[in-house]
Amino acid sequence: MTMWLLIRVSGTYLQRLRLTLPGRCSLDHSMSFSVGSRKTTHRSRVSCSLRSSSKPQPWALSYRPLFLHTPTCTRMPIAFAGSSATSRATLSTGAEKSQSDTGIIQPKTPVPLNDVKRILGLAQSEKWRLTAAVGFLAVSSAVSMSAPFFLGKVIDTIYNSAADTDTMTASLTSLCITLTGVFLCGGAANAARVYLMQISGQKIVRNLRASVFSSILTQEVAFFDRNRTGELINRLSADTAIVGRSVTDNLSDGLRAVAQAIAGVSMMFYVSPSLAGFVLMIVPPLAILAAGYGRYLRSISKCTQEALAEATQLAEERIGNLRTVRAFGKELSEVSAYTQKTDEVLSLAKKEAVLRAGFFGATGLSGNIMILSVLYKGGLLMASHHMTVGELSSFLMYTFWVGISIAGLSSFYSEMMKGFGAGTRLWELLDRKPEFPLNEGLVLPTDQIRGHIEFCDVSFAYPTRKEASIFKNLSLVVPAGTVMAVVGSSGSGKSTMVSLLLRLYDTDLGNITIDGYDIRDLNPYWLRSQIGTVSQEPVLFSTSIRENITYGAVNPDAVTTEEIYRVARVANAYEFIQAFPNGFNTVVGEKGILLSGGQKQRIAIARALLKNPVILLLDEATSALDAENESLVQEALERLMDGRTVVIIAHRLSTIKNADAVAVLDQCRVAECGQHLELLSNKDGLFRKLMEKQAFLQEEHSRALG
Ligand SMILES: Nc1ncnc2c1ncn2[C@@H]1O[C@H](COP(=O)(O)OP(=O)(O)OP(=O)(O)O)[C@@H](O)[C@H]1O
Repeated sequence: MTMWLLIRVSGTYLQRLRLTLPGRCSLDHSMSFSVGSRKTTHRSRVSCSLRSSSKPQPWALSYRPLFLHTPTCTRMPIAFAGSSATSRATLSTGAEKSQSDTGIIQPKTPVPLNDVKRILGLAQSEKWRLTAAVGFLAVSSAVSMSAPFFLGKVIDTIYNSAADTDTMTASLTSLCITLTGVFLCGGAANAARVYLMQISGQKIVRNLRASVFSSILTQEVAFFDRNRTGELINRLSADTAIVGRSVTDNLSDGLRAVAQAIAGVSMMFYVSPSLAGFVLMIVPPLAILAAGYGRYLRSISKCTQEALAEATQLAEERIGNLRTVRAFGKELSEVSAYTQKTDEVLSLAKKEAVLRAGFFGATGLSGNIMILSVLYKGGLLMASHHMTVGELSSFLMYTFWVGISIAGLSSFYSEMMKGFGAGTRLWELLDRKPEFPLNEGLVLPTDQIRGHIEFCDVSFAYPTRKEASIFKNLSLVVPAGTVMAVVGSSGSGKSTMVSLLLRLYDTDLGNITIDGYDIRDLNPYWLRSQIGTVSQEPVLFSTSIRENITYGAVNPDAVTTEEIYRVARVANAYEFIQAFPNGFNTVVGEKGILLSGGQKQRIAIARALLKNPVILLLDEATSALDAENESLVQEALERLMDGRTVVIIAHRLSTIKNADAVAVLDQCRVAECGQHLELLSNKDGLFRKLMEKQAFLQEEHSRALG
């Protein structure tokens, strides 16, 4: 018996472990679990013993993290193997399963030093602009920090020469003119810094997005079976923006805060060492508070991003399939499902709000206490003539500056922690190597390719469902230039054969060859360029018809208009395309929504014609069409099939009469293979049974229609 378990959440501090059992399943004895120490909990083992009297079903096991540390939100199917009614298993969570085992992106515990290096490494491409920005930052900070000193001088000038109006006016005027000039320089330097930082930030985000997008697109297809699209898109859009902001704005604000805090403290010691020593006693507790706050914020941020990704995934899927949602009248329930997901984000935001409120309340209070202390102690120093009124004013201003800088530092710290959280999610994606590279391997001279296909003893199970074999020792030969129809009941693996031939997945055992070459030795790009596909639901992109047709060409820009018209005519598409007001420039809408099924297919056929492949895979190409469309598409297909090796996957057995051979899939292998009539003549044969079943169903259908 094989059972499956879905692990929902694993976390560092386990608070609760809940197992939801399907009907008629019981727990053998109470479940035990052990959790390692703080550092090693990602290796923690959860053991349980289960008894099932029913068929295997997905069991949900959920952990609740005690607090917010490294909560990972992944689903991981775990197989229970056993032959009796009771199965025992030890489950490992988190990082113990390597990426190659599961393919699921497992969030790692961030290693701050590495993350710091990687995040800073992103700034490498913009080093000159950023260096200039740091230069301007130094100028503007120097101006800001000198201001209290000179303002103190102004106050002393006013105070000391109060009796002599002329002297005071002259001194005041010259001081104010000088200060205005200095402030102007500071303002200009600050503007330059902001501009340069913005430009660099956008460029870094652009580069990062390109790398992440490229990493996503080059992953093997099985990766997308395991990872959710919405989650990947969230990484591509939101996480890259957060990381980009960390390297530029946050870093520059942080540098400024550090520079100003150091300069401010130095100036405080310069103005009055005793007062400075007294005031700065408050800094260490503040720093400890800031460190703790930043740590918690990082955890919350990572959780928020994950919760947001789930909500995005749901929204994207439902909006993309709005017609289905509408047809079932599920708008309200979908809104409530989405709200539930965003509630998770909200509850995390509440935790963040509590943290922020506590932290900013504490820092505000500390700041005010600092000011009060300065006034109190400074007043005493003034009374004993150890300080002038200007010095006390300067000192107060520096105290403000230092307070603001420390507050800036803590928000810098929290933003950087957010950046590390987002960065960790990006590195996982960027570091992931696809199972096989897209552009390595043999490239054969095109004129030598004949298109002889062989499946030799192929065994295969989808990586996400390793327990369910799709093929076991399947063998099939499709001689070059012939048409092979593949039939079989639903779920027998017809489409899977196409996926294997395109090398979207690798076989577990056995091999597939084209002209004697194992497809694993061939360059995947090249291999796919030799294979054309037309499916029941051809995918068109939201661009013009012209671009959708030229998508099939290696170099779309080199395709001439005459060539496009030619393939459109052969595909019976020219007339209807020209009937649109914008002709070939008509934009077809998302997934080609503005076109009918038959029109989409004829465009897909034109695209395949332009590709001029040696091998053609037709997956249920005409099954969804009405009679008129079908004859147009069929005619176009026949022209496309001419002179190529063709594999047709067909449900309607009447459409494959002209195939050179028919292969019938059953129970993970080719049960029958031969010519149409030959297979029909075998009374006990599977093909004959399928034909009879289909004929019977058709008769029933016609009778029902009257
Ligand atoms: N990406 C996938 N991951 C896991 N299992 C899959 C995946 N795609 C298909 N399967 C499973 O593989 C089996 C064969 O599917 P396949 O689509 O090849 O069948 P088919 O013969 O083309 O079916 P139909 O005629 O209904 O289109 C099915 O049981 C299906 O559930």
